[in-house]
Amino acid sequence: MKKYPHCVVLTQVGFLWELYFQQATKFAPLLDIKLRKAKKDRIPIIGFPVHALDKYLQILLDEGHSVALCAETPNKNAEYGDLKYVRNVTRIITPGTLINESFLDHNKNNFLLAIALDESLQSTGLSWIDISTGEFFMQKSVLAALSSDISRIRPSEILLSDVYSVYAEHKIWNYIDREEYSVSFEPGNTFDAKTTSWEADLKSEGIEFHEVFSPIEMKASAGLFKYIEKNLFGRKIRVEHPIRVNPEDTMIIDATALSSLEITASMRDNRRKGSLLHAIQRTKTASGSRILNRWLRLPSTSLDVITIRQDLVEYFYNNTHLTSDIRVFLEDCSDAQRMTQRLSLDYGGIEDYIKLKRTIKSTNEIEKRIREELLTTPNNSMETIIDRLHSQDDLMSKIDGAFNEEALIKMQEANIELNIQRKINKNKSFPQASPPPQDSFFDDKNTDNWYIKKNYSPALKRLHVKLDSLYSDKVSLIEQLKKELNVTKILLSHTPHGFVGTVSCKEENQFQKVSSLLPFSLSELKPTFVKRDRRYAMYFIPQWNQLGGEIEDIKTEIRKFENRVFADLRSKVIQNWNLTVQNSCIVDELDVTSSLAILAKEMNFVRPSINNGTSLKIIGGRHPIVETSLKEKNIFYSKNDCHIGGDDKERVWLITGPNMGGKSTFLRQNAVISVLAQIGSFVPADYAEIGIVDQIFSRVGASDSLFQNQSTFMVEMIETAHVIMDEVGRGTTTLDGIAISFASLYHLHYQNRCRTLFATHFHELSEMIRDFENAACYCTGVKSNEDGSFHYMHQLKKGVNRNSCALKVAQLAGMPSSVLKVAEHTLKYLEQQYKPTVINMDFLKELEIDNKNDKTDSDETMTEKKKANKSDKTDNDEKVTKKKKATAKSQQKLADDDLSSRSNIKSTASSRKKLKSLPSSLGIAISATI
Ligand SMILES: Nc1ncnc2c1ncn2[C@@H]1O[C@H](COP(=O)(O)OP(=O)(O)OP(=O)(O)O)[C@@H](O)[C@H]1O
Repeated sequence: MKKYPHCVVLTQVGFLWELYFQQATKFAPLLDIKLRKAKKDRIPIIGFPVHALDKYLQILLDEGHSVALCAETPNKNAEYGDLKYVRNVTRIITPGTLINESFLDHNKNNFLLAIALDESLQSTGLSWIDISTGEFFMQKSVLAALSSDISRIRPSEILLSDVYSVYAEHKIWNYIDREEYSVSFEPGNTFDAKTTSWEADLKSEGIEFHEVFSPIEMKASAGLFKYIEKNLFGRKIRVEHPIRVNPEDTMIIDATALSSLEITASMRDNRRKGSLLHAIQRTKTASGSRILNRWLRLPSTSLDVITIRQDLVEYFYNNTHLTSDIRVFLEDCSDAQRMTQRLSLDYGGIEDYIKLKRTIKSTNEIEKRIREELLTTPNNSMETIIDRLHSQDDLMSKIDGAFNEEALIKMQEANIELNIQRKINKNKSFPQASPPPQDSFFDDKNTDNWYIKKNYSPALKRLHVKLDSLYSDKVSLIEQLKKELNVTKILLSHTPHGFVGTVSCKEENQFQKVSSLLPFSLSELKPTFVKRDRRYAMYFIPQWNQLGGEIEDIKTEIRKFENRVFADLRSKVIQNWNLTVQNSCIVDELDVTSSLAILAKEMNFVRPSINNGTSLKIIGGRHPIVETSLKEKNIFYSKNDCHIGGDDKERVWLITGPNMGGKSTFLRQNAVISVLAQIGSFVPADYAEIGIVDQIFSRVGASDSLFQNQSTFMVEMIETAHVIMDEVGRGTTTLDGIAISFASLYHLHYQNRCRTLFATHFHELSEMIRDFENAACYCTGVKSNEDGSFHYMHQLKKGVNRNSCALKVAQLAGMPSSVLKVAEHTLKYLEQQYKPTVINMDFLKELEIDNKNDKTDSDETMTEKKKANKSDKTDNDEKVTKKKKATAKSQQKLADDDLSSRSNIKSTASSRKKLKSLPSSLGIAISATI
């Protein structure tokens, strides 16, 4: 505990894990374990069974603790009088260093992220890894983008140099939410290591680097690997070739947009249900789900990548028989990457080997079936991906030749039995005495569970023949003893007391007779009758002592043999690591694309046309989450068109309409359609043409949840009606709100020049932006029914809607009628007072905003970025550095431009293309205000 002061130390003592001293006292309530005191010295102790380790680990990790495991191992060099076991800390477990723990979520990556900071350039180096799979990434970014970078990676643990741990005022803490993320520290100098272990390992395997990583990225990776090495106590993890995440190649969705678009978690409760991921996921494999999750966080901006994925989706979409066959094969594919990592770290078992074998077999079936289809329906993209599969038949037949699958089934059945037994025992209020030995327990052939096939080799076969013959001798001995002792049943077994015979006696005199016939009885278990069902006694029997010893010797031989086969297969799996990872990535891609084809069929999606232009044309668009939730209630979804960007087209849409009118849904649906299109999916629309979007910034009401069918305002009104009067009409006063909204629109239009959808209740803005070229106003509305009720018109039409219908929504939400009456009255009065102002934009001249200058400035950044873009990735260091500087500069500028700190309406976007009327502007900005 002194050596690992930052850890909770768990010590293994036989079948228990224990905590001592102040840690026992401190954690007893959290772990809900009764504190006891050691008999001799009254030391506080708590403990739990070894099999319950994962349950308690999860509790400790969730509370942000690191755990040091002090495991018990046999003392191999023990001589007479020495301790039989030794205990050493063998691993430190933290949230980011999980390997085989049962609570590891299979649908998500478990990333450990190290961050290095260059104070002078304000740049960051990010290096992150999922130890359970070996996937490894690097990125260079800027400090201002750190919180967005972190939320896209969504690490389970963040690692920093310990210089920041004592420096609470450091600006890095503005970007890291310590409430949300578990943060650990490594000594600062480990980040400065000249060489990193991953580099050396990959080079030693002859893996070449195609990327040149910047010093700041290398620093982060040095800290990362030192930390892993330290926590795993030298165990070697397998690492993939690091992938550089280049902001240029992926759509940037900032932290708030990620959350407000509910990409992977709903805003209401931060859970998967209600998110886009939940609505579209049809994957069959755990690794496929992880890939889909990653694609959604980092949609591609490469036309080639998107087109290939779309081709695959379309192929599966058109060839339905093929798709259903592939989905059946996918069911037999297991998480090969996590399995191989477990096996290479020696945490795996027979189950992993057998699943790996089945995965290879299914991969072969998938390849065969697709090749068959390609003969009649050729397709380049599908052929290219299938050609990338490598044969692993050699590994498959090695595993097949060695492992006995029946042993696995037997093991699984025994585990189920054990768990049932544990549950029964847990529910018993008093601990029960162990029952008398059962027949089946001593049925040796059934009890033995050999993992390696008996005919694996002649040597192993000989050992098993010998064992079988000894078992026959045992049967004869039992028969002989039964006759001699005149009993119907005698069990010969190997217990902690040694080799013993157990006799069940029905009568006292029979027991006396047996006792006199046998040489001597066990001192501890003196043969006595235990009333009712406990009528048995144990004895030493010399013949059995001899035979039992011989049986144990042969069993030990077989076990040693099996261990050698395991070690041999393990090294084979390690040698095959790269092929397994490559094949598994291809299978994952087939899983995701076939699942997207199924989705497209189910939800009537179409293939969007993607290009490098700046137009976003969506005809008959829908929001997949809202549509699904409405369908469950048999409510019809009103489709909407959106056409912004491109030459001579409207670029800013100002959308007004009543509360609950569908403004936010419309904004989000267009962003979601762009995201879906750029992961390669079909989209919920009748037709879609999408100029690649490089960034999405979105601000939609805070506690809104689309799935719950409640609009921003509705949520606020419900809070008002039932709970608190907090933040209603949040943000600011009307005039402040209008000023900030206008400034934002002005900035978006003249500076960012990105495609913008802007929803607002400040209809005054429609007059104020009249002079903006390429800006247009659209609105949703309500229609009153004859009986005084009303219904929403969710379909957008051109124009401005000045009626927010807020009072109707408040009524629906259950606001007391007395309050509503006063509100209605007040509203009428205010409307009479209100005089629309004609705003002359000349007042802005006083500010001397020079759009031309801004334009040149922004163009300059972009020109630099474009220049940097040209630099070949493998080119010399100078070019790479320039590119990075340009990226950093443009990102910094974006961050500076972000109006987020000043209002609830903000938006910005970067640029990519050289169009005259829309200089390099690309991206969707979505804003909403109330
Ligand atoms: N196109 C549509 N078709 C059918 N129903 C829709 C459509 N758009 C939105 N809705 C329904 O209306 C509800 C409210 O939509 P939304 O939150 O987008 O309104 P809003 O105009 O942004 O409201 P507020 O101004 O109060 O924030 C949604 O939860 C959904 O049930």
